[in-house]
Amino acid sequence: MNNDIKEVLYSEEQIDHRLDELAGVLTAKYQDKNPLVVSVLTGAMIFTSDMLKRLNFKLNVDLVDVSSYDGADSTGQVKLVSDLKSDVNGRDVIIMEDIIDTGRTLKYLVQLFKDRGAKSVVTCAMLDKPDRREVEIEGDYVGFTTPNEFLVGYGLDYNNLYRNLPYVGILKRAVYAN
Ligand SMILES: O=P(O)(O)OC[C@H]1O[C@H](OP(=O)(O)OP(=O)(O)O)[C@H](O)[C@@H]1O
Ligand code: HPA
Repeated sequence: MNNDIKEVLYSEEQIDHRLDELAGVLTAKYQDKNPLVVSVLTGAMIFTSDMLKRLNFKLNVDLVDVSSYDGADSTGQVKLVSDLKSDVNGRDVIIMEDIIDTGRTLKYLVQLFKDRGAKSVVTCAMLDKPDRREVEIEGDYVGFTTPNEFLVGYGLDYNNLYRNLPYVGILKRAVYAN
């Protein structure tokens, strides 16, 4: 385990198992549809690619890059860094997120895609940290409900580090508190 990690919260095996379950539910729901799967960069990259291999229905993929954190702190401002290539008008959209924390990122994206005329927008998040919620939004499909700790690994970062850890871990407070 990386020295900066206090505890492994979800192991590779636990994540694999939960992704099988989540993908099964989505596959049943979207069997006769052709949704656009939108991955929210950068954090959701690993979750999305691991889920995509398990989703057994016709789909398209696109990427959106939004950012709102400075280190471990939410700036409160969601910035659209890079937009989709696709038109979401009339489409069923599945947003893939790594984590719902304050909820601002997901709320912003759901509203953006609805404003652009999406037929439906659902959210699929690997992690949900409900104790930190600041705006009203719920994940439609959630992998794990987490404690109120700063998490890294499996795509999640602190200052763009630790994304490559194969598990989700709790970052030692000493690393980010000063
Ligand atoms: O619910 P919220 O408080 O909005 O937090 C969740 C968002 O924060 C992180 O992204 P970040 O802005 O750090 O960008 P990144 O994905 O590039 O790391 C994470 O990947 C989510 O997208
Ligand atoms: O716990 C977290 N870890 C990494 N990035 C995040 N963005 C929101 N919450 C988190």
